[in-house]
Amino acid sequence: MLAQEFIVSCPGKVILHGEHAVVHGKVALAVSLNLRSFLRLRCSKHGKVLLNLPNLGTHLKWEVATLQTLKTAFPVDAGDPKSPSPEQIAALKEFVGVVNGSVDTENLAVMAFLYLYLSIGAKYRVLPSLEIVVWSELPIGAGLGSSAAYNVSIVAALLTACGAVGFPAQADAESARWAAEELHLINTWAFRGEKIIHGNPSGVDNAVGTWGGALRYHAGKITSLERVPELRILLTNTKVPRSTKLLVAGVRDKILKFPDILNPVLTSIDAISQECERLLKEVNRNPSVDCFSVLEELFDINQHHLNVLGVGHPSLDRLCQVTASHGLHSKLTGAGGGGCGITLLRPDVDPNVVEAAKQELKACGYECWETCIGAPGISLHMFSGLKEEVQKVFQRFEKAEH
Ligand SMILES: Nc1ncnc2c1ncn2[C@@H]1O[C@H](COP(=O)(O)OP(=O)(O)OP(=O)(O)O)[C@@H](O)[C@H]1O
Ligand SMILES: C[C@@](O)(CCO)CC(=O)[O-]
Ligand SMILES: [Mg+2]
Repeated sequence: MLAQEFIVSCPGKVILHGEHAVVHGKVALAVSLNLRSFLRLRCSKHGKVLLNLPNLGTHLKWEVATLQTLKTAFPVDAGDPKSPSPEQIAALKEFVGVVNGSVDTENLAVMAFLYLYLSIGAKYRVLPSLEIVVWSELPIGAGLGSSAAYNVSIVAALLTACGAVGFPAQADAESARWAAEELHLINTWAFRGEKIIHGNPSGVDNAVGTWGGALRYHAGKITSLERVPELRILLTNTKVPRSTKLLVAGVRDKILKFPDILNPVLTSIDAISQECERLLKEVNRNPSVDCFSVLEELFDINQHHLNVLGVGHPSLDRLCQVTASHGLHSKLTGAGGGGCGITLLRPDVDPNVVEAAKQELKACGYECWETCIGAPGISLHMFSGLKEEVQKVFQRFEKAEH
């Protein structure tokens, strides 16, 4: 029997090397973050679907019967489409009221949810009546994989509610994970949701959200990096908003315009990822090897390359300059154009240096925090298994809802 209520959580990610190049078939190295998105699903009998997205201030309610009017675009015998079709996107845009032009943050989130609800519903022949709340600790649209955490959470919850994946047996523990083949199914559907939000995603973000840990991602092939040596990272959010979809499209246009100039840059980024992977393996084998000077240089070179691809931003230049003035090395992470940057911290870095850099970054109006990497991927929790601060957040929504 399915639980009537459960919570899933999914980590955000940091790309060490390979963002953008990975969309064009190059290697990326990415790690999960200790910041997560949480989704609470409640099954109900009221014949409605409620979608509550407190990070966006969005509260929506539909009759299941109203959603069924979209069934021409989501026929039950459609097989297993790999991508949202142009007809489905057009039907969803019309349904949420997008006329022409670009789709805003809220409509992207709603379209991704409806796409997944209707496609998974068509595939498993059930459109359940339910209430969903998605709340994230991650900054939204800042390069830390919030869209992937959103899509992976929705998919895991819907597939569990439909019975397409099992209810993890050890669900009474603090958290539980699905079996490998179920995670594969979750990842496959989440990638389709990412296509609604990103246009042309590589799949690296949803892979990290699903599997967690540290991954090498290359043309859809996911390999675990096993242990990553003590990597300390300072994350800085410039708070400059940007859209991954537009940045990815901009890079594609630039490559089409200047193939001979930009393809070698992608090849060089690929070599950086591979060199970084080699160094991380070497440190794993022999922790006394000092690879940090080279890792720092790789950060610097890649940041220059990303600027050449056109995904830099003055706020990121400032971040790099400030940290460099303290002897630290940074690069953007994710799609760039603002959003977040990462700064590599050597294991022996003087804490006063880190503190001074943080203060100066904060004085620029940025937010920064030290992170732990390698958190577990998509997990299922019962309410009592959630950390207290997250329980409180859900309790607050509950009060606001009534
Ligand atoms: N908690 C959430 N609630 C509602 N919508 C969300 C949430 N998290 C992400 N989204 C959706 O994802 C979009 C942001 O995705 P986008 O890919 O642009 O940024 P990102 O995933 O944070 O960064 P990157 O892809 O560079 O890692 C938002 O516009 C919104 O539609
Ligand atoms: C910019 C990009 O490479 C990473 C976004 O986190 C896009 C993608 O891989 O889908
Ligand atoms: Mg994203």
